[in-house]
Amino acid sequence: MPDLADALRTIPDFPKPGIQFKDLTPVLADPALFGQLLDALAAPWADAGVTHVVGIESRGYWFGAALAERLGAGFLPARKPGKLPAASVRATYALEYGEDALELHGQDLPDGARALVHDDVIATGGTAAAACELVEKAGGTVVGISFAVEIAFLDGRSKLPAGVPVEVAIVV
Ligand SMILES: O=P(O)(O)OC[C@H]1O[C@H](OP(=O)(O)OP(=O)(O)O)[C@H](O)[C@@H]1O
Ligand SMILES: Nc1ncnc2[nH]cnc12
Repeated sequence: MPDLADALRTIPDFPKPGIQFKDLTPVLADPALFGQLLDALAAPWADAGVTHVVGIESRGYWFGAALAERLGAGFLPARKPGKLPAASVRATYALEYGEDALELHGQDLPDGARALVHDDVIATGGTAAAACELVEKAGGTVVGISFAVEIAFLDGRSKLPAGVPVEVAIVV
């Protein structure tokens, strides 16, 4: 079976000097690897009662919407500022290489929603922490956080809400 970790491509000095960029596009491009990664992402949450997956713009959409479908859950996009058309909740955060904000259509997260936050990569953890804040602001509960790749030395987990389960398919 092709190996997921081997398919991950590392691009040095992208998008800035000193960043080792973890590129998942080879996984997306290969149907067997794509399915293998979705299996790995979905398995830990099969019995978690997830009602909605919140995927983070933009690479969190690559696997997030498909993951939602596999879990029988809805999908909500957390978008960069000014992209969502309806009333939104907002959270700001710092990146490994910059600063940004995320917004969410809070009205689409019903009372009692059990949200799984998903992104492709956790680096410093600020992006995913902001997405968790969005879910809480919208009145939902974060029941888990899911990543395709964790860059372990950056210790992004320390920024995530305490006590919320985190599952990762590939740790580098
Ligand atoms: O853990 P952090 O240090 O917060 O970084 C992780 C985030 O950085 C990347 O997104 P980016 O902002 O580059 O946007 P993109 O998905 O549109 O490429 C990645 O897709 C995560 O969302
Ligand atoms: N090193 C990295 N590779 C891919 N995505 C990232 N997002 C933040 N840091 C990253």
